[in-house]
Amino acid sequence: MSIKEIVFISGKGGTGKTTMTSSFIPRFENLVIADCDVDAPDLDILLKPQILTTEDFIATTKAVINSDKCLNCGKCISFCNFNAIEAGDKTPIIKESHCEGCKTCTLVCKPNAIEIKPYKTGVIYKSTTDYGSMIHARLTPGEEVSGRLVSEVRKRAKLTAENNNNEIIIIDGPPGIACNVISAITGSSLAIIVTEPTVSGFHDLVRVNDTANKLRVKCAVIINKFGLSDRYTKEIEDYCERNSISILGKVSLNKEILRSVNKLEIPNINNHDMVNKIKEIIYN
Ligand SMILES: Nc1ncnc2c1ncn2[C@@H]1O[C@H](COP(=O)(O)OP(=O)(O)OP(=O)(O)O)[C@@H](O)[C@H]1O
Ligand code: SF4
Repeated sequence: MSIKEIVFISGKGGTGKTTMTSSFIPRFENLVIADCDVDAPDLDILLKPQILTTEDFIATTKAVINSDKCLNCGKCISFCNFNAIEAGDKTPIIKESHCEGCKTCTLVCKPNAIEIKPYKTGVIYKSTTDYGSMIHARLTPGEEVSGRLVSEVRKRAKLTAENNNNEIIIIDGPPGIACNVISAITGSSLAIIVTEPTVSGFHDLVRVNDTANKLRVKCAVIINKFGLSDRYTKEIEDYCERNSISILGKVSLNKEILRSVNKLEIPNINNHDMVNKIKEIIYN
């Protein structure tokens, strides 16, 4: 049987995507968990994983100046198209956030004082939890290549599932509709859009569903924080009906959920019907 990947996304941040993801994890068996919200991962706060391995994620290269060889002639400064090198007392200084690793500076440096070296942009963890193996990662603050890190997390989650004969991968996706979301949902069995009945919740539901449609990924919706607005609940319901999107269920805005999350515990949401609907979708 092929491995099914279920990814939770939201478009808008703060709709309760991670809270919902966590509440479904204990309802499935034989699973691997992947946290693809690598810019701001917080599923680990609720799952309390025990880290087994930590690995640097190298996605780019940067210039490094060898001070023993550098003559401080300044040629590299004027040739850098990205303004990534500025004058310094003993050698020029590479501004890592600007350097694209293009190698131009290495070509103009007579004493070969510049080397292009691999640069760490994040960390990937393999962990164990009460519910199964977990692959998670953390992007170095300020780095912009989270799509590749997301792909790496998914690749490793799939490999883990294949090695352990796991049937399901539950993915906490990133918010937004940028490349990291595309990396998180491409080729998945089902994208569950966790929305909320607000103007921005509805707006982003449409945007993220459009993105998933372009990638031919099937979507279903959970209306979280139900009770916030009748008007936007109706807008979401009408939109889902028009676009043949299954609404798995509604979860009310309630203090019990907030209390559990504040105690760093997975909230106990009555989502058994939703689980049955998910299984129906992914296995048919
Ligand atoms: N149904 C609910 N009732 C009350 N509070 C809720 C509910 N769902 C989520 N919350 C609270 O809303 C906040 C945001 O939830 P959560 O972190 O799951 O959102 P998110 O969509 O994953 O955010 P991000 O975009 O940052 O990843 C949390 O404090 C959570 O406890
Ligand atoms: S071109 Fe080479 S020698 Fe000249 S300043 Fe740059 S690194 Fe130093």
